[in-house]
This record gives sequence, structure tokens and C-alpha cells, in this order.
Amino acid sequence: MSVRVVARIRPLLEKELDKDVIVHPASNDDGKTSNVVKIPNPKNESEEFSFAFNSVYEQATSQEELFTAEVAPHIKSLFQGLDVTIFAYGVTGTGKTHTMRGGLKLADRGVIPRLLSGVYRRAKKITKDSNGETSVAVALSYYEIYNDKVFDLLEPPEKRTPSGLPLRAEANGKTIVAGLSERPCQDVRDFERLYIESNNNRITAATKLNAHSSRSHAILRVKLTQTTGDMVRESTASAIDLAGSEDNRRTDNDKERLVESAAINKSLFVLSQCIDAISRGDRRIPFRESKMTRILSLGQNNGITIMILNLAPIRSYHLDTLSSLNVSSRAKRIEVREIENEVVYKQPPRTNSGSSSGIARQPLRPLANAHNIHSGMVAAAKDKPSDRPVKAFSVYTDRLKPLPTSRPVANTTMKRTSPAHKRPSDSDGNGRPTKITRPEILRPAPVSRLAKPATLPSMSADQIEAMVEKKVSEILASRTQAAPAPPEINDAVQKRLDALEKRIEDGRHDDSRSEGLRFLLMARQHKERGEDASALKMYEMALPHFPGQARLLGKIEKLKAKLDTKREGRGASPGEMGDDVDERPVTEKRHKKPSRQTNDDDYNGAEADDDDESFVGKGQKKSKKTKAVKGSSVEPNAIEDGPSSRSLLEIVNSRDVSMIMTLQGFGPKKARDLVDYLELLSEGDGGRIDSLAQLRAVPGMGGRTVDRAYEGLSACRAC
Ligand SMILES: Nc1ncnc2c1ncn2[C@@H]1O[C@H](COP(=O)(O)OP(=O)(O)OP(=O)(O)O)[C@@H](O)[C@H]1O
Repeated sequence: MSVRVVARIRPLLEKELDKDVIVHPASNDDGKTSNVVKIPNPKNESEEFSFAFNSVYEQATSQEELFTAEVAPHIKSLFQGLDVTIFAYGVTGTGKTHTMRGGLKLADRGVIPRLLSGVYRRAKKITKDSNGETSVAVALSYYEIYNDKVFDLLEPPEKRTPSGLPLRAEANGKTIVAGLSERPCQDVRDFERLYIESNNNRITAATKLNAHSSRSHAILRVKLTQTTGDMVRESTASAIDLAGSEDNRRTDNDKERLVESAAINKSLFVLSQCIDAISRGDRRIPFRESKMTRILSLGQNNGITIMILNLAPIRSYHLDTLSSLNVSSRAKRIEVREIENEVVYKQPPRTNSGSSSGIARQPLRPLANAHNIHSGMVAAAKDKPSDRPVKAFSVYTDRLKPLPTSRPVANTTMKRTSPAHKRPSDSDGNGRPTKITRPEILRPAPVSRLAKPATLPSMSADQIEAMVEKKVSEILASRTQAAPAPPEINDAVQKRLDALEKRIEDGRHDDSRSEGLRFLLMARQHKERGEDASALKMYEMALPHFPGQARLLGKIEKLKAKLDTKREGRGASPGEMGDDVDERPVTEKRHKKPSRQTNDDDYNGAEADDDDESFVGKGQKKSKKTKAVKGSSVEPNAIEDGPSSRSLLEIVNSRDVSMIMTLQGFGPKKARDLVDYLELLSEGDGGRIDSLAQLRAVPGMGGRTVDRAYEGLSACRAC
């Protein structure tokens, strides 16, 4: 099934009462809320963009209504052995913490306390119905990712180490936090005490945009262990309150807040890149570029995933809201394998006779390694398809078109024709919203609070679902074939990188060494992707941790020479250097004499069996490199084909003003002018810009702007 994405629009806050409300759910003809969120086009207020979700919850939706509709149905699945992930996403101050945690009053309790109440209630029932044969144990872990470091929230802050806890990939593909504590929790009271206590350990601060802004991503992991005789099954519910993205032009953040904000924005940027890459069908998904995305592992985790997009309804959030609508509407296309966790036996494993349901099963593992356990009773129930959660695709989905040749068509018919017949479409294949002429008079807020799934009269939901799934598979398959393969890291190299990462995360090094090894790891990853300038930057950042290390110095010199040759060969500005753009940190560092003699053990341990040339798949790449160093005519297409160029052109061709404004050097005017130009183009030859050269030639653009935008993206990839 795909990730279920629902939007929740928060009510106006007291201080906002005179503000202009611009975000609202579309209404069906019967006056009920549809699954579409509408927001004006910032450059033409007479038009509205529409974004379709699996459900939309308007301002007056209560905590209970949201929980009952979106989370409660999955508690049963959790007990059937499926992992459930619920996460709140949105700009700062839009209600993520309110949704996930909520207030202390009964009616204000958010998803997390309600989830726990539901879990205990069901556990009690299961134990009672089985006459005590099945027991259910609940254990909690709770941690935050702050400035890309993981801290245990069940431990007091003074116990934190500055580098935080390491992540580790398990053999079953799950990413876990090594050394995280886990506390058994007997009942709701036990949970509430622990939860309130540990929330005090979470880092929040007052910002201009939110008086209690979460400065970290908080992840609560509820582990359920069901035991019946010698059979045990574990499943996990993860509830994640992401920190909100913030536009620092609006925050007046001080230095500390800015550092936090940069870490938050970077991880959310990586998340959006992951979502884009998955929805494009890319082979490489940049999960590893932030801890939050590694842990979330969107589309990699089995089970059920629900994304709650929190939205503020007012104008001051306009561009930020558009941007998060864009990202989240793409997330709907992410497929998650719905695999139940395996029954494990306390005694030597027996043959699993009950696995004929066609569900992909994981092999039996000994209890010590068991992650996911299931009671016999529940296992028996898995054959009943009716117990499975409702599929997210059931009625609404994006109207998918192949990327990105299509351009959005102004949809003027949707406004008044029966929405039951017209599938509201939020986007073209690129997640771009459909423009809809704005009604002259806005309808009053819909009477119904909860969005009901739309129905199509002539086809059953199953038929539609099958049709949509088929279409999606076809499109993804054709994209995979058509899309230029992103630079891939070959298996052998990936293994080495993983080994190095494991070594770092084993934590056998002091902080400085670990930090140095991390930079080496990143350097190698960049180098593998052909991003030499970024690799150089990382090697240079590793240098202070391995002072005087001759081979490291050698690598740095080699890379510098390579980049210099390229630059001279091309006679181009740094912005034209593709991923090899010169983004070196302060040069003095490089020439500084090392202050102490190095102990090279760690460095050699990390780099041991490979020098620059042998590291990368030997022979064939080597010849490419030689060419690259020598050639002035080398790779004129490397810039155009590089990942940063592709991202830049993709953002430009999205014609999304808010997205374009995220590019370095693009203010609102430049972004709007560019979109206008693209609109003009589309009347002629397709309306796309296919190369940086073409972008530079756009009237009023200027080569420098393109270079700056390019550099900004390259730096983002490097940071
Ligand atoms: N549905 C709602 N009903 C009533 N108040 C709400 C609702 N959603 C949010 N609020 C209020 O809006 C304010 C901001 O909400 P909250 O702190 O949850 O935002 P956030 O998205 O978690 O922000 P950040 O990312 O900065 O942590 C709070 O005062 C909260 O009580």
C-alpha cells in the first residue's frame, strides 16, 4: 500500500484572528469537505492551486476525530504484527506537536497518548479473550534527533554524550539506534508519567514563529510483544513529531537557533529529496544523508505509514505552505510493503505451516534476534483479508503523467462540475498543483468536519484501485527506463562504505576520531558520485582529525590539482564547474602545519586498502579519471548531467514560485519572471528549460544568477 497522507488545517490562534485565511478544504457539491486543499497562486490571486490528499481535516477537527479516523483503525493491524509509523510534517507553528502530543486535558490529548490508551485497551481484551493464554508487554523508547545527533529522551540530559547515539543497520534492513534505552510500561498511567517526564528532556525554544518550537525531531517507539505459549511476536508503532521547517528571513533567530534551524531545514530538505527520488522511481534514494531520513526510511519500512501534514491557514505562511503541500502530495506515491512481522518460537523453530497467505515472509530468526513477534491467535487471523487495513489508494490519488514533459493544465471545469465524477487532481506527474480559477465568493467553511472518501458511481473502489496501481506501475517502469541513471555506487564500494560506517558507529573511537572518520566517509561518498569539490571539502575537514597524515594530504593535493586542471581547461566560472564547483573551506587550514604528530591507526583503518585510484572500481573508472584530468574538452555535459544541474532544472521546470525561491539568488520577482517566461515558452515549444545554457539565456536571468543557484544546490548536497 502507499503512504497515507492526510492534511490537517489548524484553527487560527488568538493572536491571528484578524489574519487573512487563504488555505481551506474544497467543498463537494453537498457542502461537505472533500479531500482537496486549496490555496491561492501567490502570483495570481484569482487562481487557486488544489492538492489532493487521502483525507483533509478542516480547522474545527477535534483531536478525537482525527485519531478515530486515522490512527485507531491501525491498532488492530499493529496487533496483527504490522509495524505502524505515524509522522507529523509541516512548517513551524502549524500544529505538529499539538497533533502528536496535544494538551493535558482529556479532549486535547494528541495521537500518542490516545494510541497508547488504545494499545492497552486492546491488550487487555486479547488477554481476557484468550483466558490469559496470551500476554502482551509494552515497552517504550523515546529519542530526539537534534542537530543531526541522536539523544535518548528517557535518560536525563546530563547523561548525554556530545556525539549522541550511533545508528546501526540491522540484518533485516531496519535502522536502529544503538544503546537506546527501553522501558517497560504496564499501563496508561505508567506511560503518561514516563512520557511527561521525558518530554521535559526534549529541546524546545521560543522562536518568533512559535513560542514552544520543537528544535528536534522526536521519535517515540512503542514495542509490543505478544506471547502465547512458546510463540512470540513483536511489532512496533513509531510516532514521530518532526521539527518544523522555518524561513529564517522571518524568524530573527539568534546564532544558536540558526544552527538548529539549519540542521532542521537540512534534514527536511533531505526528506523532500527522498520523497522526490522515490516518487520518480530513482535507484538512489538519499536516505543516508540525514539521520532522520535513515530512521524514517520512508518506503523502505514495511507496514503502515501515515503522514499528517499540518497546515496553518493564514497568508504569512503562504510560500512555506505551498512548499510543504508540494512535498507531501508527492509522498502519496510512495509504496510501502505491507509485511507482517514474523512469529518466532522460544524453542527451536518449527516449520511455519501458516504462511500460505501470499504475504512475503521473513525467515524465522532465533528469539535473541527477533524483532517482530506475533501471537498464535493473531497469526491465525492473518488469513482474513478483511482484517487488513484499508488501502490508501482507494479513491484519490495523483493524476499521474510521465515526468516532466507534461505541463499542468488550468482546470476550470472542476470548480462547478460534480466532484464525484471528476477526480480532483493536485498535480501533474511532478507534483505540481492544478490551477483552478478561484471562485469569486469563497464558500463558508464546510459543515462536515471529517472528509469522507469520494465515490465513483460506475466503478468499485477495488476496480479504481487496481486501475490506479496498474497505471502507477507502468509509469514508474517507464520512468525507470527513460530516466538517466543517477551516479550509482557499485556494490563492492558500497560494502566498504558500510563497513567504514559501521566502524564509526561502533563507537570505538573518541569523538574527534569519529568526527574525522565521518568526514572521510562523506568524502568517499561524494567522490564516488563524481562530486570532487565536495569530496575535497570533506577530506579537508577530516584533516584536523588526522593531522599530518601523508596519504590524506596526498589525496587532498590530487583532488586540488584535478579541480584546478578542470577549471583552467574550461576557463569557466566556478558555477559552471558542475559538481566540481570550488566550495573549499578556508584555505589557511590546508596549509597549516599540523600541531601534533599523528597516530595514523584510525586513518589507515578507514582508508587502508584503497588509494584514490584503487578505491573506485579500478580499471574502467581510472581511465575516465585520466581523461578528466587531462581534458579541457572533458565532460561539457557533466555539468548539465550532474545531479545539481538536474535538481536545478527540475525546480525551474516545476514552475512553482515557492520552490524556485528556495534557489540561491532567486527572489520573488526573479522567480515569478521565470515562471512567466516558462508560461510564454509553453505556447511555443513545450515550455521546458533543458540545460543550464538555456537557463542562462532566459531574458533578465544572467549567468551569475544561474551560477549562484547551482552553487547553492551543490553546497546543499555537500553539507
Ligand atoms: N488543532 C489545533 N487546535 C488548537 N490549537 C492548535 C491546533 N494546532 C496547533 N495549535 C496551537 O498552535 C500553536 C503551534 O502549534 P505546535 O507547537 O503544535 O506547532 P509545531 O508545528 O509543533 O511547531 P514547531 O515545529 O515549531 O515545533 C500551539 O499554541 C498549539 O497549541
